[in-house]
Amino acid sequence: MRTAYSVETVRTAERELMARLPEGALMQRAAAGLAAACADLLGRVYGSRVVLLVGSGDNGGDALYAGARLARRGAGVTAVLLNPERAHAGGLAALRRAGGTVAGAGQGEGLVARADLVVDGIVGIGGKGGLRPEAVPLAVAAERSRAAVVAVDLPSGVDADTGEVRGAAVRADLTVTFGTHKPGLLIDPAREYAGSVRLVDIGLELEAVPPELEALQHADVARLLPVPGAESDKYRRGVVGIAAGSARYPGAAVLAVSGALRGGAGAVRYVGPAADAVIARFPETLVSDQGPAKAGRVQAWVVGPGAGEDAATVAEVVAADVPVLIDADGLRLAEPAAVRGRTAPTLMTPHAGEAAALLGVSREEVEGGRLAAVRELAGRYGAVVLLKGSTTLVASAGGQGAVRVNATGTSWLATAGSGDVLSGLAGSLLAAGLSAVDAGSCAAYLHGLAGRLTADGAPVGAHDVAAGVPAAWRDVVRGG
Ligand SMILES: NC(=O)C1=CN([C@@H]2O[C@H](COP(=O)(O)OP(=O)(O)OC[C@H]3O[C@@H](n4cnc5c(N)ncnc54)[C@H](OP(=O)(O)O)[C@@H]3O)[C@@H](O)[C@H]2O)[C@@H](O)CC1
Ligand SMILES: Nc1ncnc2c1ncn2[C@@H]1O[C@H](COP(=O)(O)OP(=O)(O)O)[C@@H](O)[C@H]1O
Ligand SMILES: [K+]
Repeated sequence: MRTAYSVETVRTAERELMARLPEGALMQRAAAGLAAACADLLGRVYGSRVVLLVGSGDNGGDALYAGARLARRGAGVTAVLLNPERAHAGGLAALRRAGGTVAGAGQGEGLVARADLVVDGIVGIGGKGGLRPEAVPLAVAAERSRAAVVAVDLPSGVDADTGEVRGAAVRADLTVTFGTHKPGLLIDPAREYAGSVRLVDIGLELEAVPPELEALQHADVARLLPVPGAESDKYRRGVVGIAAGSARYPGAAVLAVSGALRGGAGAVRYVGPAADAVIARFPETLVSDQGPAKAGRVQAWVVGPGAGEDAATVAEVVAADVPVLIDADGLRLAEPAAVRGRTAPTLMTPHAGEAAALLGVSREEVEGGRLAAVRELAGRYGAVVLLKGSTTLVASAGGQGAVRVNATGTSWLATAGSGDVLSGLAGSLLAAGLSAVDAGSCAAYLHGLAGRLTADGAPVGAHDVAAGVPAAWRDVVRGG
């Protein structure tokens, strides 16, 4: 499991560790890891042109000490100081001793344009608000330059705790982060600014503290996925009910069933007006001409994909005493009080637009502040909420505790109907006995990986993603 901790938690752990170590030791650990990462990226350090963008805090100190290490290995290192009086004094002295030079912010853009490597030490976890105006031209120049850009701890200008980006921020190829991932490094839009992320262990002890974010890895998902035992039969494996589709959107039913058939349940039961289309594509589906309450026993329901205006079916499913996944039209049609009143687990799976409608805010607001939005929805509905999009987040019922973040996806998944596949897949895992948080986060993991493996750099349709789930599952259980 990969974890990310809030700035407040990092600061506390940092204070405890610093009290036990000689002064400056932590910064030296950070700078050593940063310099090693820069050297790896450069390939040849000797003779390379390195420009350090140095703000007024310890983030700039890290950059200066790392710059000194690179200068000792023969790089030509210039520090651009945004605030010369307040630049880290020890770091500046070390850089000068190693033969590095110093320039004012006015020369920064030209230097950046000619650099091989730019090290962004403008601001780290001490940052407040977006990048300040004096730093913006440097961020723009770094983006235009052919130089590789390495961010120190975080890309300057992004919010460490939320992943929000207000205005300009540095776009890095690599972020070297210290002690632990910060939430912003795993959540879009900030994640996109971070490039790839390298974690440097500086000895922070965080195991006893609850993280802000958790990201499942292959081994975690492999442990959670259901495997039929010798005595299993289709009913013991779990039956998932799909109440989806309408005369107008029969395809949503077919796609939700296609996901459900690959999710580990022993049988898929379908209720709704698209039975003919479902059977034509998937003859193994158990179809019923009754409503959900009379369709036969299931261990979990999925309701909503392509449901149109069928509020009665949504209400019937919401009233069921088994785990229920509510998606798409179902999110709009479900009575909030009925959802809050449920005692069996509920998993809601909105995309940003649907989440915005439920919260009464704009889509941009949800996309800009995903973590707050998913927690708020989970709190309001007392349900597990999976917020889809470029980074998928899963919050526990009530919105407290660690939020799961999924990073396996690819933007090729932004294709009509891929959300329907996800809802079937997650519903099937619910029916197989996973908790709503595990079902949602494992489904997002498999769905993202299936999208990545199937697309492999080319466009795919939602049905391709469903067909790719078994390969993703095998990849996960075989350890990648
Ligand atoms: N945690 C750890 O264990 C370790 C942490 N380490 C390192 O320390 C870093 C944290 O250092 P930090 O606390 O000095 O804060 P930092 O990020 O440099 O920023 C504060 C300065 O930036 C300024 N500033 C603020 N907002 C700004 C903006 N939007 N745009 C521009 N400037 C802005 C602000 O100015 P002021 O508000 O005072 O005018 C202040 O001077 C951390 O990220 C890591 O790199 C490692 O060395 C070792 C282990
Ligand atoms: N840019 C992206 N990067 C990664 N995954 C994405 C991206 N855009 C969408 N997805 C994923 O694709 C799926 C789209 O679901 P949804 O928006 O409900 O589409 P639809 O309603 O057409 O089925 C979700 O699983 C979502 O997380
Ligand atoms: K930085």
